[in-house]
Amino acid sequence: MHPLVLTSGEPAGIGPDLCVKLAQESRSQPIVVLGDRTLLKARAQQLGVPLALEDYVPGKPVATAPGRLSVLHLPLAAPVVPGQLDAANAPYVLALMDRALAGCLAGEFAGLVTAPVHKGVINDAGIRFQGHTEYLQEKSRAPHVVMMLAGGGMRVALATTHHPLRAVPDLITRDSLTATLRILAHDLKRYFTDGPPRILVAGLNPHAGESGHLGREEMEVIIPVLEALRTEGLHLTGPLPADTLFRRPLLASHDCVLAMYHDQGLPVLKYASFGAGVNVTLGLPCVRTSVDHGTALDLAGTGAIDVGSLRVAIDTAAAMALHAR
Ligand SMILES: NC(=O)C1=CN([C@@H]2O[C@H](COP(=O)(O)OP(=O)(O)OC[C@H]3O[C@@H](n4cnc5c(N)ncnc54)[C@H](O)[C@@H]3O)[C@@H](O)[C@H]2O)C=CC1
Ligand SMILES: NCC(=O)COP(=O)(O)O
Repeated sequence: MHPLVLTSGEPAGIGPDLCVKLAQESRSQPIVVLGDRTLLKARAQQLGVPLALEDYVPGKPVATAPGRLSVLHLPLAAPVVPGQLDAANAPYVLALMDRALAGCLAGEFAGLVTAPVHKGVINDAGIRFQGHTEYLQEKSRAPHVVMMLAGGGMRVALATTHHPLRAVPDLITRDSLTATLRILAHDLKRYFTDGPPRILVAGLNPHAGESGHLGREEMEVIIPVLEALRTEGLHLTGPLPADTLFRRPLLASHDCVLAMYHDQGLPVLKYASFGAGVNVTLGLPCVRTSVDHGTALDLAGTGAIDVGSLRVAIDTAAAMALHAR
C-alpha cells in the first residue's frame, strides 16, 4: 500500500503534538506527515520526547519505527507559540491540505488523514472556510460530499454540515437529500459494508413533524425523497423522531444514521465515543478521515492529549483504502 498522508493541521493547536506522539509508537501503517519540520522538532522538544525526522522521498520506504517520522516539509509563514493562533499561518494550513489532496489524487498516497484545523482563524485571515469537508469538496470538484462520523458502535452522517442553524431547513431540499443518500449508500458499500447498507433517517422537526403539526419538512421533502429512493433499491428506514432514534436495537440493525444537521447527530455520537471516534468524508475521489476533536488550544504543547482518535482515523483510512471497490 502507498503511504497515508497526515496533515499536521493548525500549528498552534494539538495537531503537531498528535504527530509527535504518534511517532513514539511503532506503526503498522506507513505514514508521511505534512508540516514544517522545525515546528515538529520544537514541539517534540516541548513535550520532552525524542524525534528523528526523515525527509519523505516519493517511492522510498517511510519510517515506521518508534521515535522516527517521515516528513514532507512545507514552511510556516510565522513562528508559532503553542495555544496562540496567528492568522498569518492560515495559508500554511491550507497549503498542507492542497499538497495532501494533490498527492492522493495522483495516487502518491493511499489516503488523507487530517489533524484538526481552526476554522475561525482561517476566516480571520480573510479566507472563507467552513471545514475540511467543504474545502476538499471544492478543491477536488466533487459534486456533493457527505460528512460521516463513526464511534461508540454507530455511524452518523449529516444531511447538512457547517451552517448556521437558521439556514438548515432551507438547505434540506429534495435534490440535496437525494444526493446525500445516494452517496451515503454508495460509499458505505464501497468502503465499509458487505451487503447493501441499511440507513436510518432522522426527521428534522420534533417527533418527525407529528404528521405536519410540528413542521412540514418531513411531509414535503424527506418522505417523498425516501419513497423515491426506495424504488431504486436503497434500504431506508424513517424518517424517525431523532430523540428516540438512537436506541441500541435500531442502531444494531442499521449501518448508519442520517441526521439532518450537525448538532442533531454529533452530540450523541461524541457522548458515546469522544476521543475514539473518526470523521470520514464520503463522495470525494479519495479516502479522507480525520480525528473527532478540534484544535484543543488549551492543551497544545502540554502533552496531556489523547491520541486515540488519530489512531482510529489512521486505521480507518487504511481499511477504507484496502476495502475500496
Ligand atoms: N477535524 C477538524 O479539523 C476539527 C476542527 N475543529 C475546530 O477546532 C476548534 C476548537 O473547537 P472546540 O469546539 O473547542 O473543540 P475541541 O475538540 O478542540 O475541544 C473540546 C474539549 O476537548 C478537549 N480535547 C480535544 N481534543 C482532545 C484530545 N485529543 N485529548 C484530550 N482532550 C482533548 C479540549 O481540551 C477541550 O476541552 C474550532 O475551530 C473547531 O472548528 C473541531 C472539530 C474537528
Ligand atoms: N464537527 C466536525 C468538524 O468540525 C470537522 O469538520 P471538517 O474539518 O472535517 O470538515
